[in-house]
Amino acid sequence: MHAFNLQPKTLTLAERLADLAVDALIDEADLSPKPALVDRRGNGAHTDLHLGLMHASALSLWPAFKEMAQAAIEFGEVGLQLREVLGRIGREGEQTMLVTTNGVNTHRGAIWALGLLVAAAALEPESSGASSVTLRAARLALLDDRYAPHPLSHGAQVAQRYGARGAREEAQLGFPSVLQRALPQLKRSRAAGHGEQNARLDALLAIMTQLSDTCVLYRAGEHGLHTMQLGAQSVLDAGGSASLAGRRRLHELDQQLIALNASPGGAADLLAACLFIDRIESADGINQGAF
Ligand SMILES: CC(C)(COP(=O)(O)OP(=O)(O)OC[C@H]1O[C@@H](n2cnc3c(N)ncnc32)[C@H](O[C@H]2O[C@H](COP(=O)(O)OP(=O)(O)OP(=O)(O)O)[C@@H](O)[C@H]2O)[C@@H]1O)[C@@H](O)C(=O)NCCC(=O)NCCS
Ligand SMILES: Nc1ncnc2[nH]cnc12
Repeated sequence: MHAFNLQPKTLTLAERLADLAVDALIDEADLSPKPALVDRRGNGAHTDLHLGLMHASALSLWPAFKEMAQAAIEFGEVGLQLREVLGRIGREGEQTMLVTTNGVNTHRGAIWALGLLVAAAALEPESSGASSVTLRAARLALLDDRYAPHPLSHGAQVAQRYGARGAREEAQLGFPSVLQRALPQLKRSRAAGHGEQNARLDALLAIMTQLSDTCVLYRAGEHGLHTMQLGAQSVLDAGGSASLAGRRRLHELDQQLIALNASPGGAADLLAACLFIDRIESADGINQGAF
């Protein structure tokens, strides 16, 4: 009999998916230099956020992601009952996040996007391709949670003011920013030998070129949104974040967005969603426990 059991613990599917979701959030937070966002260099356009808080917030969400995956495994199919259980767990996760951060909204959009994707991946682990997982997540997002409160959130306010589509619609449409922009850009930049960090920055920029980011709209209006979209496109046109010209444009964009107080928090959440999907897609299948 040994005092310590040195055998590696076999994780359940729900635990592995929760690990991957938290890893994606931490990788997103650490990625630097991100325009106007919290990263290893500093707080971007934020006065109430810092990297340690982003990490603490990400870690606090592990039980919620595990519970969402577990619920999906137990229900076994997309349906209103599962949707409403996910809504309850998501709202409880938001409360845990707020307790951890002392009331600062670090990851509301990420709980939504990753929560749906974790559940979608858990529903059919043998079908973990990006388009299958995002389609199942979209089917969940399209169901109307009868218990969802309808607060006048920042997203709801800019929807009223600008007619903007936000986090809900992004999920209901099957995460087009991830499927059509971030993942292809991530793969292109990797294939061009740009290095993993630059490839991830390019994926974030690809999201920013077209996203109607309700954080940016709320903080900096349509001018802020256009500055974000055009600036991100100009970095990619200049050769992306691995090129010297692209880096210069990225630095300018960072300065411009900070001056406008425009933080692309929605784009950051979708980068985390992209990294999560990239991991489950590239593993040898979720069931094999290859990650
Ligand atoms: C359906 C919900 C997503 C609610 O959506 P709604 O638009 O009504 O709510 P918001 O509170 O505005 O949250 C949406 C968050 O989503 C991110 N986001 C923004 N634009 C997009 C987009 N186009 N596509 C995808 N995601 C997007 C964004 O999150 C990030 O920004 C947060 C900081 O934002 P904000 O609160 O505006 O904070 P600041 O400007 O910094 O505030 P001040 O300093 O000025 O005070 C940050 O947390 C990032 O995460 C938006 O904030 C959904 O949340 C919902 O219904 N949840 C209930 C639970 C549930 O049903 N879950 C289902 C299972 S998972
Ligand atoms: N890195 C980051 N900085 C600011 N807001 C965020 N929301 C999600 N990730 C973020």
